[in-house]
Amino acid sequence: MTDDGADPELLELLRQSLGLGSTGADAPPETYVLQSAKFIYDNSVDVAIDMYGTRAAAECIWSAMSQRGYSTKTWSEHELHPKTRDEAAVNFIFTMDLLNFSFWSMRSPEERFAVAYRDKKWTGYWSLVAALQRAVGEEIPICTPSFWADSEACTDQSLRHVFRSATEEEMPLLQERMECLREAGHVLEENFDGSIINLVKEGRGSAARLVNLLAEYFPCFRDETSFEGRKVRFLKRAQIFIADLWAAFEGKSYGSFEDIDKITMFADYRVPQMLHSIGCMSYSPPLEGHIFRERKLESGHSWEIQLRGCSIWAVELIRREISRSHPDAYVNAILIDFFLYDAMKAIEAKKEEKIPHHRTRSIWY
Ligand SMILES: Nc1nc2c(c(CN[C@H]3C=C[C@H](O)[C@@H]3O)cn2[C@@H]2O[C@H](COP(=O)(O)O)[C@@H](O)[C@H]2O)c(=O)[nH]1
Repeated sequence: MTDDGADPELLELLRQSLGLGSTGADAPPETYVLQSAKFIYDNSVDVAIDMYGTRAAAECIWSAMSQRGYSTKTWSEHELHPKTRDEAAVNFIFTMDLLNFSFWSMRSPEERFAVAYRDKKWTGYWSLVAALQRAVGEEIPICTPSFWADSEACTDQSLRHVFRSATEEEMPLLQERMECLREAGHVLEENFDGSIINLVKEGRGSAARLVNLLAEYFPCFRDETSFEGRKVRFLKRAQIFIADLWAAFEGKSYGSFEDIDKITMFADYRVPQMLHSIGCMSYSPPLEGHIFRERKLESGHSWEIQLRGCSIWAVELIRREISRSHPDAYVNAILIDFFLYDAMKAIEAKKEEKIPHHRTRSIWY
């Protein structure tokens, strides 16, 4: 969708028929995620963005980010994130974002799925990172595509060991995670000589091109659906993969992307919760009731699509507001998103959540 909502395929056809030529193989392409978000926002009736709340939040966020010195460096400061800037880090980040979805649990904090690593029990997103770090420490080739594609070596049993829990609850969607690994292993073997580095290089320094490559070649990254009769794209894990590379490598080497600012907020279940808590988004009474009662929300439901699309658009409005009120500021949707996610996790740790996050079970986020 372009800003006016035109369909990209139609636009390309028009360009060619008018002899305007296509956008050209070398021009950085569009992912159409932001256009999708605008279309969803324009057609949402159960989720609204509060302009005053967004303006106020922008000022608070910018002020807090400035005081904290929030930057790409913050990414590597996390205890479990890779500290090296080499191919092993690229492989780790790809594996992590291949599986970076759906950690929430209906169990109590004590009973929910957790990974024991470095004398701590890790939950949520960090349970995944801890499981991968633990496997690397046990010299299991968990970040190696040829292992994923080797049905003899990469058995269900071996993967259950990697993702073993410190509680009675097993990792959510464990079977789907195994399928994602095996699918990715075969796709990489068949199209990129089994190399994640080759895949990244195919992006030729464009974030959008690499996002589109992931969506094109890997069904498990193809996070898109239809809303009000139109195709809409979120591409959350494809985008966060690029963002994690950019942050981990501080914009250099494998993290260097000329169009990194085309990456949007990552439509997950944490940041919408934060956007509502800080007054940027509000919900219709039926949707708000559904969320407060912690009812499941089916993947692809209109409410779910509105939550995801409006979250992306709300972060875009926050970004624009910061740029307007602080012209010298360098900020993009990635840093705002990372900041909001970390802030939400801090609130959760203090058990001060104002509203639950929505409960959708899917491999998309
Ligand atoms: N939008 C957005 N979604 C994010 C993250 C991250 C972690 N990113 C790290 C990298 C840099 C940052 O500083 C973070 O430290 C995970 N998620 C998503 O949240 C959900 C997990 O939630 P919970 O179960 O509570 O841990 C799940 O859908 C997961 O995919 C983020 O940053 N942004």
